[in-house]
Amino acid sequence: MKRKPLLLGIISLLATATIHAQEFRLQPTPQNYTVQQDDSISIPRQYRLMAGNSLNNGTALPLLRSLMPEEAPDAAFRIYIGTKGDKVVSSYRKRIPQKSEGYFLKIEKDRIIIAGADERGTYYGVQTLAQLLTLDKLPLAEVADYPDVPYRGVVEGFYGTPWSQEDRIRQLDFYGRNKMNVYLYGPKDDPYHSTPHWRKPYPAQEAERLKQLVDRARDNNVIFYWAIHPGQDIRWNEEDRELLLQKFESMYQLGVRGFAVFFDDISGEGTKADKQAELLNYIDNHFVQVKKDVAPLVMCPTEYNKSWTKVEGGYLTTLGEKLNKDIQIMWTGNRVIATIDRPTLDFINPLIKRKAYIWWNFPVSDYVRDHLLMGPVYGNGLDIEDGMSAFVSNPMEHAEASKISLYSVADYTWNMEKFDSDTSWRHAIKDLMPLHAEYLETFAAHNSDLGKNGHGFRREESIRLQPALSALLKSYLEKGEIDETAYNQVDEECRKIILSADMLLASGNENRPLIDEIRPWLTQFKLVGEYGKTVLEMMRLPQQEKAFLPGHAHAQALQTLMTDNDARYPQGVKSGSGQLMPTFDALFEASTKQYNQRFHTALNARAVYSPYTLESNVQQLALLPTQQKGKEGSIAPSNEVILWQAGGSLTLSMDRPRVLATLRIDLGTKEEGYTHFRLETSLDGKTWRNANLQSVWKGYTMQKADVEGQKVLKIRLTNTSGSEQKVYFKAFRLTEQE
Ligand SMILES: CC1=[NH+][C@H]2[C@@H](O1)O[C@H](CO)[C@@H](O)[C@@H]2O
Repeated sequence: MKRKPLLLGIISLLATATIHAQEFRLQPTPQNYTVQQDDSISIPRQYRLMAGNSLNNGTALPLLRSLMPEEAPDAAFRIYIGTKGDKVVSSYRKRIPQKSEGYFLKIEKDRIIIAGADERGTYYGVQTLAQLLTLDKLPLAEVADYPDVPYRGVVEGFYGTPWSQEDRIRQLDFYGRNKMNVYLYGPKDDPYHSTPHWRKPYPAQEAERLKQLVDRARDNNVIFYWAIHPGQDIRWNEEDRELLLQKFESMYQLGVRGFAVFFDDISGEGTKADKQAELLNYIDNHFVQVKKDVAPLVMCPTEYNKSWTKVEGGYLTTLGEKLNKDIQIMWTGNRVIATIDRPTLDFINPLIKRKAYIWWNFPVSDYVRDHLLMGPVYGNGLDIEDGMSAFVSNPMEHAEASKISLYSVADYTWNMEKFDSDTSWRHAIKDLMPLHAEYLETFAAHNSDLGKNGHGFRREESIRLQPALSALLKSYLEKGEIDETAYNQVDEECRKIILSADMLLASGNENRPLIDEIRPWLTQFKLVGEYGKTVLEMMRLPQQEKAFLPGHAHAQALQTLMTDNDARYPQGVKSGSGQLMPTFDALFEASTKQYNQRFHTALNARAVYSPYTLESNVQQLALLPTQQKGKEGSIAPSNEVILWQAGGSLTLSMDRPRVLATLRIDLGTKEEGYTHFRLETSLDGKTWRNANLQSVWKGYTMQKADVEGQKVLKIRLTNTSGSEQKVYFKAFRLTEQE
């Protein structure tokens, strides 16, 4: 019957609207928000606008008009909008929070009032109204709101593929909606941001694209900071100083009104604090202060975290004493990757003599590129808003996927004490894919931990399923029994995993950019679900000589499929690595061992296997994971400057003697840098023989060792220079002979 689909359509619309109304929350959580429960008004079709002059060339009015298009001078319903001091909102002056970017919003029967402490505050009031307008009726609400942290947003400061133009446009709109007011452009792999071309202006096409971003940032009331990363090859002379200022001037001509200088991850001359301070003060005095319409200068220090700081060395105190007071100093916390708490700030603020500008290295994944970090934002103090001048997040190279965390960073930095990590995480997911939220939540819940990594930073994963996973494993390993309740929970979750992967892969245009980013992980996630189901079936069959075999073979096939990743992701693709895979692998091994004992067979009982083990007394190398793909083996690279102490060494051990074909090492240093190191191999771990290193090709920092055809059990690299060496750890890769 024709009418049925229409009826169904209306019902589903009403259902969605009802769910929306029930689940509705303002984002970020307002400081004060009251609603008259028993009353609301229909959204007016027409309205008469009474606007303060201060808004004439701002972005609050264009946004308001885009929300409520029908302006009519004789309309009964009125909207009063202005900034403190505008006559049009003078009678509400006392209701406006006396805080930067604060606003007062009130919805009455016949009018709406939006009064900001400043232009951006008024704009935020309109953003809040925009959210209320998504309800089918406008509540009679009153909002008095302001941000806890002055500067809130994102630093695109990661290694790897920089975000695309479309990524950045979507990001800037997202910041506007979520009341983030800062975007720092500083992608490490942009050659015009960093060495070698930081001195050169952008080519015309890139310049035009940056100008578009600057304009889009303005539309969203976001301060666009352009950062420069000159430290690796800067010379402390007038020529380089002028070239840097000319570059800033060229960016100013594109409309940039915020500037930053990053001195992170460099070594050599550029790391000197007094030289850095002299340059930054010069830029402040001769550029920032002269222009008058430029935000305070931001700098990232070389010693940007506590684990790399020797206070007595004086680097930070030199900056604290010498840098002009309005220059902001960034800080990542007690380690490169760390959550921020009161002790963190009590350490750094006195040294730099100002409130730290937090650079939070989450959800950045450039050191664990095989993982997605889709979990909740948690672990930062909820009582530290007064201890920082800013809190900006360094995200993943996957722009859309990063929005789960960024939504919560916006929530956390706007209203810290009311921040609830789990609620915010669930709403972030709904915001990203409202129609597929339950599937995206299943995916995100099991793709949050980083796996073993050089920074030792870990996250919770599969939280709700953990009790069932450990109960199932414990009863099976200790008593050879199946805990039926746990078994059924895990089985049901595997079904949901497979379903979620398929529903997201087939989700069409709801958020195609997101699905394009995470597709390899969705494919992997489905394999994890199938592997789990297969292993669960195996658990019931280790006493059945025939029936066990197909499951075992299928599980091995799935293991192979999970390691043969997409060639575009040479670092691999990991999913469910925190809880699901370790449990499924352990159950695979246990059931296969049971079978082998019962039937005196030798089925392969090893699920995952890495033949390589890394040991090192160099702190920044000790936790690096090793990888094996076929005949290739490697130690994961690091992006940082490694402080390699005299006599420090790194040893890669094999499970058994293996014949090498090639070994390549890249410490990011030229020829003479390698003279400080000795490379050795050993067949028994007792007697060692030198392996010479030579350049792979002229001028490149990669070296190859003459180990072809050598059977080795261990490879060792030692700093024999007698003093600390600062190098990078860009590559340590071997291949075995067929
Ligand atoms: C301040 C800082 N600089 C580096 C460092 O933190 O680690 C981040 C995570 O690897 C990396 O993305 C960033 O470029």
